[in-house]
Amino acid sequence: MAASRMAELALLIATNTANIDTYLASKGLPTPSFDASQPAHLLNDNKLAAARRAVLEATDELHALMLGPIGILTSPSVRASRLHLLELGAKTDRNKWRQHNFMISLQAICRFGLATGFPTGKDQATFGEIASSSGVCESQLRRILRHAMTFRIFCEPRKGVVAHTAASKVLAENTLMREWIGMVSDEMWPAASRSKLWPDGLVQKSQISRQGISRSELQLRGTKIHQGFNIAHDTDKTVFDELAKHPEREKRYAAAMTWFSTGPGLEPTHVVGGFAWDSIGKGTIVDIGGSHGSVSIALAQSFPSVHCIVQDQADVVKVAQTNLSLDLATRVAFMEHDFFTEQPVKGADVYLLRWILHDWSDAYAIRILRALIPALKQGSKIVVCEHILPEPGTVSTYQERASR
Ligand SMILES: C[S@@+](CC[C@H](N)C(=O)[O-])C[C@H]1O[C@@H](n2cnc3c(N)ncnc32)[C@H](O)[C@@H]1O
Repeated sequence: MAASRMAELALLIATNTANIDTYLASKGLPTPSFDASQPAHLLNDNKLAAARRAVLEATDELHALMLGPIGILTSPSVRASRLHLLELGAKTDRNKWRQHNFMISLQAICRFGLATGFPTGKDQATFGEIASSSGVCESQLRRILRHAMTFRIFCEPRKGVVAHTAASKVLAENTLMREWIGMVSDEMWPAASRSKLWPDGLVQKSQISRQGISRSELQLRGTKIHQGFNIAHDTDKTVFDELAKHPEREKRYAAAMTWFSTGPGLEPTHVVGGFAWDSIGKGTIVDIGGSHGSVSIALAQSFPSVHCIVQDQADVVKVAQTNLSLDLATRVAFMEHDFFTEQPVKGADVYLLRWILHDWSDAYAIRILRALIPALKQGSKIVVCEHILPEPGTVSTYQERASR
C-alpha cells in the first residue's frame, strides 16, 4: 500500500530533522531550543537551508491536515505559522513581515460571497466567472483567491480555473460558519489589530506617547470606553450597543455565536450535563444574554419540565422568536432585557450567564451581577459558565495559546 500523504510528511520531517541534527553536532553547535542562550542565527547556515525549508513546509502541511477544513478556517496559529516560511525566503526585513495581511483573503471571500460564487451546479469556475457573479474586479479577485490558496482555501487545478478544497467547500456549504468568519474578519480582527494596553481606568496624558496613541484616537477615546473595537469601528459605544445600531451586523453576530456553539467543547451539551437541572423540577431558568437561545433550547429538550426565558437585546430576541419550533414554544420564551438594569423575572430558580461576564471588565461584570440581587429568592442559583484559564505551564503551549 502506498504511503499516505501524512506518512510521507512525517518521514520528510524525520529525515530532514535528523540531517539538521547531524550537521549541528558535526560543527559542535547546540541543538535548537527556546532557551535564552540559543544563538539567534543558529539555523541560518546556507548548508541547512534546504533541510530547514523541507521541515517547515512539511510541518505546515501536516499541521493543516491535522486541523482539517474547519481548523484551517478558524485557526490563527496556521496563519501565524506562515510567518516562519516567509522568513526563510526573506531577502529584506520588509518581506519578513508581509503576513500581517493574513485575514484579508478570508475577509474578502466572506464579504463578497466568493465561496458561493461558482455558477449553479458547477464545482469549478474561472476567475472571470466568479468575478462576474460576485461583482469583484477580476484582477483583484485573482490575487485574493491565490492568496487564500496558500492557506489551502480553494485551489487552481488548471491555470485560471478555481476549484474547491475541503476548506472552501465548508465555507460554501455552511452559512453559519460563513457568518462566523465574516464576523471575525469584519468585527474582531480590526478591533484586535487596534487593541493596546491601556492603563487601568483612564489614560494619563503622560502615557500617551509611550503607548503610541495618535491624537485622533485620543479624541475618539476621550470617553470612558477605549477598546480596540471603538477605534477600529469609530464609535464610543460598547460592542453590543454598536451592533444594536446595525441590525444586519447584530444578526450576523448572533448567527456566529450559534456556529461557535457547535465547536468541540463548546456545545450546549456541556451546559446540559454540567449542572443538576432536574433538581429544579418545573422551575424557571433565566438565560441572560442567551442570544438565539441555543442553550435554552438544549435545556428544554433535555429536561421536559423546565421553563426557560431567554433574555437579550431587542433585535436579537425578535429574530430568535421567529425561529423557535412550535413544540418548544410553551417552555422557551424570549424577552427583551438589558442586563445592566434590574432583573424583571423575580424568583427564578436559576439565572444562567453563559459567556457573558467574559465580555466585560470587572466593573461592568459587577453591575450585571448586582442587577440580579433584587430578583433572587431564597435558594435561587446564579450559574456562570466560562472558560477557566489554565495555570501557566500546566497544559501544552499549543493549548494554552488558544486560551490566552
Ligand atoms: C458572547 S454572547 C453569548 C451568547 C449566549 N449566552 C451563548 O452562550 O451562546 C453575549 C450575548 O450578550 C448579549 N448582550 C450584550 N449586551 C447585552 C445587554 N446589555 N443586555 C442583554 N444582552 C446583552 C449579546 O447580544 C449576546 O447575545
